Amino acid sequence: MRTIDDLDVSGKRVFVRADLNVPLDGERITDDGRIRASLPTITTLRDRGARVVVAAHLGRPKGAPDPKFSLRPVAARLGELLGAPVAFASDTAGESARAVTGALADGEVALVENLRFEPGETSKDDAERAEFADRLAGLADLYVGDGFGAVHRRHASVVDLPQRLPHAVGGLVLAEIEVLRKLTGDPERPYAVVLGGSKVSDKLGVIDNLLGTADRLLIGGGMVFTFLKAKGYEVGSSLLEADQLDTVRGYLERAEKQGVEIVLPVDVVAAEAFSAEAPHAPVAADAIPADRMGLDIGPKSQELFAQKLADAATVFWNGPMGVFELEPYSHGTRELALALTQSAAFTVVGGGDSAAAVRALGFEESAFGHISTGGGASLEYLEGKPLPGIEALDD
Ligand SMILES: Nc1ncnc2c1ncn2[C@@H]1O[C@H](COP(=O)(O)OP(=O)(O)OP(=O)(O)O)[C@@H](O)[C@H]1O
Ligand SMILES: O=C(O)[C@H](O)COP(=O)(O)O
Repeated sequence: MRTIDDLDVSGKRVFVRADLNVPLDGERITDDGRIRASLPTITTLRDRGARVVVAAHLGRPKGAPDPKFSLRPVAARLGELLGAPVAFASDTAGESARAVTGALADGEVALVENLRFEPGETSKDDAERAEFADRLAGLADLYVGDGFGAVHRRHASVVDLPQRLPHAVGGLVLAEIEVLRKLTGDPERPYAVVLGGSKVSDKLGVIDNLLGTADRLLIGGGMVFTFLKAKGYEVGSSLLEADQLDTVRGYLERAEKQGVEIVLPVDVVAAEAFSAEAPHAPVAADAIPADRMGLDIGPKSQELFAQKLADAATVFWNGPMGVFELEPYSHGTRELALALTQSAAFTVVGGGDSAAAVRALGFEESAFGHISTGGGASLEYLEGKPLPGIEALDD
């Protein structure tokens, strides 16, 4: 793969596909980790006289502009961190984007609006993606793939655009792969993987492969309830992927046959509603009341998980153990992070919210082996799957 060093960028418009999918509270960025992680590539390009056109997605808007998911606050934060103005285009590849990117001088930076405001970005239809990629290609002369958190997505800006422009891999993607490579092949054992979060349907599939590599799988967060239901327990109004129950039963059987330990919570914090103020209490995992939803792993599970991680030599963790953004449901995630900082294992935390949680709960980044910007992307890398956004950069 070509790197930025192999490109002659001076005076050229360079399209940087970054992952700036940061958590927001209204217009306030609650964690800017992914913006910071994108700075080295942007700075290198600026220093070398490039006109930098940054593009990224935010959240999951439905292929049309939605002010809730505007990247405008990200442009402001990026400018602060760079110490230089960042011009913001109010569309992604339309009139504003053409004007703003066309007006860039050498060393200047622009950010275009959320890629997912255009239906072509995430379309499964090749022609629709191609049409959008053609318009994006009109904004730049060169392409740099640096959005590690999105390299597992077969999206127009990730896969189709680099086919249209001379391209290179960015430093963030290279750095992430270098660390994650240590977890593929033959990681030091016992190797434990902790899965949580809310993108359950996205991430259940990775378990198939993890059963062949990990010694222990700890399940927390929104993942839990599909497992509990598959074991025959009721889960109230908790997050559930009802159409995945058979798949999960299959995982439980295979895990037993293959000697992989699947560790499920023995208790969960069950609340009357998705709110910090709602009445809530720990209940046994097999006794979740019908009118309650599980929003965190309970105190006994926190102890159990810490115990199961104590002797691990390698740990990969993706997905918060609970709705950590609300204090009453943050304890599971905090205790898990604490257990990792106290273990002698090589620890990797991956994912936008997982990394944000660790920082929000006051842990030092240096207490972990590596904090990756990619959640789903890291998991798919660990599965050994070819990642579309990396293949697209490989000539
Ligand atoms: N029991 C639960 N019910 C509902 N949501 C939950 C539960 N537990 C955790 N979550 C939510 O999961 C979200 C994070 O999940 P997600 O899978 O996106 O993780 P991530 O680390 O951001 O990974 P990625 O980078 O792949 O997005 C958090 O916003 C948290 O509130
Ligand atoms: O948060 C992430 O994992 C990446 O930004 C990818 O987002 P997505 O899961 O919405 O594609």
